[in-house]
Amino acid sequence: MFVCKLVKFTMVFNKRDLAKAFSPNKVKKLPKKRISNNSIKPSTSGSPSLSIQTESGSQTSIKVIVRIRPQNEHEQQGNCKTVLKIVDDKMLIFDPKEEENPFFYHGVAQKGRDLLKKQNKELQFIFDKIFDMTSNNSDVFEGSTKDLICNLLDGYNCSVFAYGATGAGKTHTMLGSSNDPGITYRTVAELFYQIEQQSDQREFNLGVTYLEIYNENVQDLLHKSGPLHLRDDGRYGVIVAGLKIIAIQNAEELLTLLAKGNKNRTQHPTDANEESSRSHAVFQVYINITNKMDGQVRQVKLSMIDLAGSERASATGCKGARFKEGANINKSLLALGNCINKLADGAKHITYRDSKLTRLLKDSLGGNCQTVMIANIAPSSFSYEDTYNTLRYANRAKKIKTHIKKNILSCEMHVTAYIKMVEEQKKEINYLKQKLLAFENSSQHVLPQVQGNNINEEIDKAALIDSNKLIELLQKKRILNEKVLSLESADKILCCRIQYKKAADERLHNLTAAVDTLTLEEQNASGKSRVNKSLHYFERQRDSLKIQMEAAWEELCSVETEIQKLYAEAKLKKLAKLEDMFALQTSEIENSRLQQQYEHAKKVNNLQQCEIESYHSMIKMMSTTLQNYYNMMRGYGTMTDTMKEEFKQLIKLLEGVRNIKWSDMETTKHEECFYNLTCLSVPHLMDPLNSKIPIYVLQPLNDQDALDATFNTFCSEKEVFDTQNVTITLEEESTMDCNTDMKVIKESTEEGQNVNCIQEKVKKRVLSDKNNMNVTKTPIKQARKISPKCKDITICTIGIQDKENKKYMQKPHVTMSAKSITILNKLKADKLKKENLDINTSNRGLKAVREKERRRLMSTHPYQKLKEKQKFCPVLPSSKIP
Ligand SMILES: Nc1ncnc2c1ncn2[C@@H]1O[C@H](COP(=O)(O)OP(=O)(O)OP(=O)(O)O)[C@@H](O)[C@H]1O
Repeated sequence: MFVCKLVKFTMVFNKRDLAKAFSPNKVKKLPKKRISNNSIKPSTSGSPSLSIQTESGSQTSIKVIVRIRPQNEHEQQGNCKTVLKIVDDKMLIFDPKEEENPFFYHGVAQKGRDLLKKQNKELQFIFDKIFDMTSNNSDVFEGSTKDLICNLLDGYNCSVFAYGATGAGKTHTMLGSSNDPGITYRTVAELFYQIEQQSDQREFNLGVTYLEIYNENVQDLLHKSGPLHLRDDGRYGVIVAGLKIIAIQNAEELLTLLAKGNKNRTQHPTDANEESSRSHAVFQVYINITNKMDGQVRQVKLSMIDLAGSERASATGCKGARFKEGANINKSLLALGNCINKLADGAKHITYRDSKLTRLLKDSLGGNCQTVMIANIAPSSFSYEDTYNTLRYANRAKKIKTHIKKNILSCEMHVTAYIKMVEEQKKEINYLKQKLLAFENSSQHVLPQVQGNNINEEIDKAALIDSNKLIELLQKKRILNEKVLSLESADKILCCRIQYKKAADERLHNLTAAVDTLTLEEQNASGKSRVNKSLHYFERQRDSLKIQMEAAWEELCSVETEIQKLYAEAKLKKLAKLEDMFALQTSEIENSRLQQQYEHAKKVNNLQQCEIESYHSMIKMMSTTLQNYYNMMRGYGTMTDTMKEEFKQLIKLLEGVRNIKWSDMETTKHEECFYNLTCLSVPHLMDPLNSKIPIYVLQPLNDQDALDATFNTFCSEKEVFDTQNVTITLEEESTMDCNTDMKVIKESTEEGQNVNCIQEKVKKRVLSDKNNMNVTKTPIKQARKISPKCKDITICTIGIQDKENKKYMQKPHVTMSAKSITILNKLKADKLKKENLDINTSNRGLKAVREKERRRLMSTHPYQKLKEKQKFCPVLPSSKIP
């Protein structure tokens, strides 16, 4: 009973549903034409383009290929006629019109046709490629899947499937025989060939799976497993849960697995085919492609599907289990036919879930995949219906469009991946270096043979030893160069830090000295002692660097001497190759030097950026504090004109007004200093024998040191202590007050006082006054610009009377402001007190200055003005500076 029902059920599929799936109203019948061999031209209309677009996110059609198998024995014996006429490699005619034999009646050819004879369909089909009976698997591979490999390795998913009725030659096309391997074998072989070609730039990881759908059950053909389940995955599409991917290294492994899978595949003989495949087989190759240069990863999949053939129970003669198999095969093919029809019509909802086959082929048919369909057909009238259905099926499939895009996983790798990559590249670099060295050595071996006619063997051997030694020495030189430069860089960085620390120390000193309420302990706690500690630490570090540097420099010089000696000898022997090698090594050394220079400049720059940032925050805070003090003083009426002027100057500075810098001015000391700190002694290392050891002499940063340096430059010890010979003169435009002050000093020196002490203090004061320390190179105009109100005076050492010391007469000048002179005056007065001298004379000048200043202050004192107006309105500390 059950079998009967099943028969009925399956018959419905075979006859009606299959016919429905390819119903004539869905396939446009081509207008019948009288077609002859000559009249038919390959038509391009309606023919899908052969070239597959490879741009990411582009649309492409399924490539449809038709393969016609030769007639088998059974067909030949049955004397079946052919129902196919191949026009060219793209066009065929199904059921072509036969040549008419005219019907004669009473010796006259009749016009009407033979009504007893069935009319021919004469359907014209155009496909991407048609392979006739004479084609072998190699031809099919060349015309179908060979082009797919490039696209696959470019990052696109690809699939190829063979469709056709039972016995039409699907398995023959896909798997083939040992004499004529199928396209699966050929595609895989080509894939491995192309992988081999690209292995320099990319890394490939391959894995394969092989499964069959038998009676609507999915089974792993490479491992014994029960029925597997299909799952929908958001990222990978439909996946088979529990299907094992086997990693493979080469084509042989893959073919072994393929053979193993084929053995496990369900095959049974039927009337139509002695080795009929009773299941759909899906062979998939997964490839992970990693670009060695940028680490980009692509994950692609190649699917090769050998479908079971649609069958008519009458043709196959299947009963029982075979019949049930046939019914399931037809059911899944029917679902496939429906999907193809809907996809070709552009329907939105595609019924992939109707069968496991369509679920698995979802990607190949309507997803992100480049697909090739091979429609296998038999030529004889015996398979008339099957061939007709297959051709219509294939014709519909041409219309299916798939959206393809490259499967690029991610360019962003985990940091460990980068580390691994760098390590691998390092290894490769080392390997290549060794290879290069070996090559260079071997070229030296070859050298004696080339010049064997001219130089005797002993000389050759000596030359070879020399060249090896020279290479060794050059490598040593390179290492020493790197060491010297890294020591120099460390030393210069320390110098930078010392300078910044000293500047900080000076700032602290000025500030804590100004706060007279601070005790010595408090001053120390304020950071001064910490700064000093750091300075000592830096100095100790510099000392140790200097020792290392001296040792390295000495070694470098001895290596350089040896190199030059050997190179001169090689030149004499005219060893051209040796010279080339020398040039190569030297350029490498130069490269590494420049690299180090670049790294050092970056470090110094970073350090300077940090310092600038800290200055910014300092200035910001100081301005706030200063603003509060300004408001308070103004409110209490204690603000003097000079202070106001100073505030204005400060605001100008904050506004970004800069001093004029003349184009012909030389770079300032600070710029020079920074330049020296930023640059390493790269040029020195080119010729270390004639260069100084690159130990940096730290330039004095603060004014105290600068003045000391200046004084020490132009004053001999004798001059410093020979107070009789030191005079201080005024420049022509100096103010009256300053003139008086200077006269006092002059007088006191003339009186034979020891001004050494005063001179020292002058030095200190002058340099704490930042505007005034200018060597004679600075134009006077500029000095005025900086300090417009202060008329500068110049201290010159032109008063040296001793004739023997006349050489010291033309010494550079040091200019200082009137304010400095005022303080100098005060210092002088203190000194005089100590020496128990009559200070009345000197105080007279001092008093005059003070009195004048007091009067000026009183006249401009805001409190004074307020008194006049009888009005007082204190300004709140929070208000802004006007
Ligand atoms: N192009 C061809 N040249 C020579 N022989 C062929 C060709 N195609 C098919 N054959 C032969 O025809 C027979 C049936 O072919 P094959 O098994 O490949 O059919 P099939 O479509 O896979 O059938 P099924 O769906 O039942 O598995 C085989 O013996 C095969 O060797």
